[in-house]
Amino acid sequence: MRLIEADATRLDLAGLTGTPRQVVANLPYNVGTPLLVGWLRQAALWERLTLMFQLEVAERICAAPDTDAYGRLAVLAQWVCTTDIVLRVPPGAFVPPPKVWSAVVRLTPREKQPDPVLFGAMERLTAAAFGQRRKMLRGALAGLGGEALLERAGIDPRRRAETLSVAEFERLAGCLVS
Ligand SMILES: C[S@@+](CC[C@H](N)C(=O)[O-])C[C@H]1O[C@@H](n2cnc3c(N)ncnc32)[C@H](O)[C@@H]1O
Repeated sequence: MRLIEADATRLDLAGLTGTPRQVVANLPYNVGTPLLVGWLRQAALWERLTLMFQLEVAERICAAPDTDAYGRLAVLAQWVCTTDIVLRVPPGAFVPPPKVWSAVVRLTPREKQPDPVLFGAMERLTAAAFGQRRKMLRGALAGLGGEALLERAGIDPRRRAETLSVAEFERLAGCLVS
């Protein structure tokens, strides 16, 4: 075992070891989401990520469309990985007990991964779409092509972000880069 004292947000984690690589971590809650998004950007590098988050974040990662928890994190994570909550952990499991429940999420990268340009397009798309999630997509995506983009992807411009499946977001991201 090698102990590395470093800031995880600045560390080249994949550079530390060869394949197959797994990340197993009880993440600090304040940087859990940015760390996960960074690892999803290079999902092909990992065999699996097994990560503990606060339960609310775990539910957002694994959420289905048409639910309050469904958003940018669900689309990004489920686009490049299969995701499952494998364990819910009560506050009393820790000393001192935190105020919230925690959960372990297993993310298994899919065989086919998007290139960095497409991933970047998806990040911009989901940030805009869910940044104004109560708005119709033609308004929320106005800065990215709005109605014309949605029509090219065959998506009704009056729909709202939370009604779109991951596959529909993938179609939109493809139109954004083409
Ligand atoms: C939820 S605790 C988990 C601690 C330990 N791994 C365990 O499971 O008991 C998260 C740990 O990450 C550390 N931490 C916070 N921000 C960090 C960062 N940017 N880079 C590396 N470690 C960080 C915290 O100090 C804390 O010890």
